[in-house]
Amino acid sequence: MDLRLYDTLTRRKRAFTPIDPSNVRMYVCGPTVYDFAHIGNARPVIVFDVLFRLLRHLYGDDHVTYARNITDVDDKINDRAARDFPDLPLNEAIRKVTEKTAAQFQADVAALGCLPPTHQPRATEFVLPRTDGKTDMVTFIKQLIARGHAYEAGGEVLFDVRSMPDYGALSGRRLDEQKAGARVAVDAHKRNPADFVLWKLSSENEPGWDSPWGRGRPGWHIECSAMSTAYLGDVFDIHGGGLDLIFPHHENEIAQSRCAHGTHAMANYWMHNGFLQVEGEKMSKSLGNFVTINELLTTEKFGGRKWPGEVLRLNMLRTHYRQPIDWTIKALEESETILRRVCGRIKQFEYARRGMPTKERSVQLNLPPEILEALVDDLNTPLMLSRIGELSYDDAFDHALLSIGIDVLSYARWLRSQEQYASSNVDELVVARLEARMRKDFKESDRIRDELAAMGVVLKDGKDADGKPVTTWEIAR
Ligand SMILES: Nc1ncnc2c1ncn2[C@@H]1O[C@H](COP(=O)(O)OP(=O)(O)OP(=O)(O)O)[C@@H](O)[C@H]1O
Ligand SMILES: [Zn+2]
Repeated sequence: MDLRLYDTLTRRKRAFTPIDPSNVRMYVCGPTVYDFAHIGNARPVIVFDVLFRLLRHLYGDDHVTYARNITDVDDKINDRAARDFPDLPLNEAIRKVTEKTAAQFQADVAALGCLPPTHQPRATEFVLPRTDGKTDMVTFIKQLIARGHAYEAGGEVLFDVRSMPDYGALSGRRLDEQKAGARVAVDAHKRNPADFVLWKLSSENEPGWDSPWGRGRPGWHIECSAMSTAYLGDVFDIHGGGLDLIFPHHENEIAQSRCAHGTHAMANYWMHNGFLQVEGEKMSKSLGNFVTINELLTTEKFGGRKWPGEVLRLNMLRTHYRQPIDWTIKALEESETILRRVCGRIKQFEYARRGMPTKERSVQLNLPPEILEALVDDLNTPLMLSRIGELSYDDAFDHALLSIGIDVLSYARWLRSQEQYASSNVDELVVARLEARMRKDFKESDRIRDELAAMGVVLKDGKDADGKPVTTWEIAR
């Protein structure tokens, strides 16, 4: 089945042909690690995890390389380090901030059911030439200067946008339309107002590395060009990120990589997810309208309760990745109901399978064509979900959901967590409720029933052969 992806650069949906099907290569811009990631930041992580899983399904698990960087050099990090650890030397303070934040990010996105990428390089490890010879930023910048695409001025090394005739193709901004002083600050030392920083000098209390241009630090865009080259080569298949990265970040990555390598492309498909919004506005740290992934998972800040990672993930995938999503409590509640209903059915089928002869049980279950068809059409997850809803309660339905190999909706994780509470907590609560009923404490027995209902557990009261009351339970469908 042919994969088709919307490409921002050519502005159309195109059939996907990898450069090398035995090694399909994808790069996605990762987090700047100075603070908790908000749920808007989780959108590209989830969307490109779906694509990673799909590519692994289509080309084989060992034939996809996915690199996502960690930006651990940035002025926001320096400010945070100075604020949070004023008594430590700056380098140590920076290390504390970035290590803690990066670990938190990994834990948060794992709870959202995302696989770790193949490589997660940290920018600070790619500033200076490396012993393993992988591409680094200083060598990259030297190459740009040598090829006549960059120059040193005013304590900076700048990329010369005029040296690239088709600069601006991704965002559709032509250089002659970019008025000086409009959005780009005009610095006297720049040949063109749109020239951007590759390297800048650091003061004593800023992090810095010794380079041919003095002790300084890299600009943001250069790190992605260097690290994508290091792991994926000069030209690779897919490059992704959120819409806000198209300009200037991705535009400038393209300029750097193509000019350093002398190629016609940096990546063959450019994919961008739409914004996650709150009341029609982009969720963003600067606007202060954000809720972190961690708050949703572990606190009652949003809607007065915690939300399982699988519910957050499903909620994200109910909207097509290029459309805006409004993040609301109501949508999360609906997503939880959908997840419960579907997983209740898978669970029943799983129990039935346990009773099957081993031979039948081990039959490889494939993703049904109607599900795969939706996914390969530019990751149409809403269509996939509506098709899952339409499948009748028969083997086809169960096969669809048991295709854990791809597990776009993180069912496997959800079911595992359900199994865990099923074996311990639920049985205890059921017994406690029965005891409360026996002593006619109906207030308590109702309370426990409601608690179980909130966990998606439905009770059935009956009598055993001797006429004694018994309660059985199942996961709500
Ligand atoms: N509201 C959002 N919806 C979807 N994607 C987003 C949103 N906000 C950020 N992203 C994406 O998250 C990734 C990390 O971005 P970045 O680290 O620049 O975020 P940020 O600086 O924290 O954003 P902001 O300051 O605007 O909140 C990028 O791919 C970016 O496009
Ligand atoms: Zn990037």
